[in-house]
Amino acid sequence: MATCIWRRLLLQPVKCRITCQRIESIYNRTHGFDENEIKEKLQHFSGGSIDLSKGNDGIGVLTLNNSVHKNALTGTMMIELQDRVKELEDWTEGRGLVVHGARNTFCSGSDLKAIKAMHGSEEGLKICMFMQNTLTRLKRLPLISVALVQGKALGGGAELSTACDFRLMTPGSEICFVQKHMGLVPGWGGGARLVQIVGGQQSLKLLNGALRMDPAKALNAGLIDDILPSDEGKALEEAQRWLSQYTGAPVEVIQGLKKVVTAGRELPLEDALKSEKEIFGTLWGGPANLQALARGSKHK
Ligand SMILES: CCCC(=O)SCCNC(=O)CCNC(=O)[C@H](O)C(C)(C)COP(=O)(O)OP(=O)(O)OC[C@H]1O[C@@H](n2cnc3c(N)ncnc32)[C@H](O)[C@@H]1OP(=O)(O)O
Repeated sequence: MATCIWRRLLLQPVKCRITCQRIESIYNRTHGFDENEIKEKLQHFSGGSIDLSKGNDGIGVLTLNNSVHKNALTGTMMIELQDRVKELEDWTEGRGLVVHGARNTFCSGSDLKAIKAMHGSEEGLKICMFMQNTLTRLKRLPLISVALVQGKALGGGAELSTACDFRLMTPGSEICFVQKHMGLVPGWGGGARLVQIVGGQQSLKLLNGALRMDPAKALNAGLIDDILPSDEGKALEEAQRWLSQYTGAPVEVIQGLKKVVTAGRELPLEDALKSEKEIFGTLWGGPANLQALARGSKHK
């Protein structure tokens, strides 16, 4: 009985988060995690930017911009990434998002300068918590996200790609979890997400072998969803076109569908079912539903 009450209490915030779109972080002060303290440290590792453009069509483009360092994530970029994700959480018109890197490459992971400077200190663990918070919120956004991998996605860059709903690669690109070569394991939640995407067996191969996944291998392993024809210039346009097959419906329907999937991904079955019912209730008899009924559409 007591276990049951605890279970309900523990699950309540997660369910509410998914249904009501109120996003909470995995780690907070109750876990001894002081976000402001780590942000202050991250400020010392500056450079690059994370840019967001939000289209009138409800499709956003998030660009990692640190091309001189192959779009490595500096401390200030980590902070900006969190700010942009918060902005996207508040974007009521958002249906889709393409995450990509500037200048034909995705992301070479964490800034090695920062890793070296914080080597051996507790700060590495705090960055891990900060990035898990941000990437979990990215994955839970009530819109359909796709990582466009051009060039390399290495280490933390490969982990970032798993925080999107879909992954696309262009010819000549590569995804590689190089963490083992750094004497590490994934720390930004990429290990757990990888298992959800490709399963345990494939994850062991990808992580323990630090396999270099070219587009064909990645598609075969189920790591990515498609290979785009262009490697430069046109790839972003192609990714947006690819995404449009999953974003073409009234915004409340697209967001509702994503929330149903997030609940299914994250909650035990009974709680996911209850969450689905609540989301269904927000659409039943709503404008999109009434218009569809008035059209009398057939699904031949
Ligand atoms: C939990 C987080 C785990 C992590 O993310 S650990 C980091 C994992 N990533 C890495 O180890 C990437 C190391 N870099 C590389 O392997 C290569 O630079 C890479 C990405 C294959 C590109 O090779 P090339 O095309 O030959 O270019 P390059 O080596 O001359 O690099 C151009 C400039 O970019 C720099 N760079 C690349 N990756 C970086 C990084 N992660 N942090 C900081 N700087 C980085 C590189 O040092 C070089 O700068 P510079 O021209 O020498 O000043």
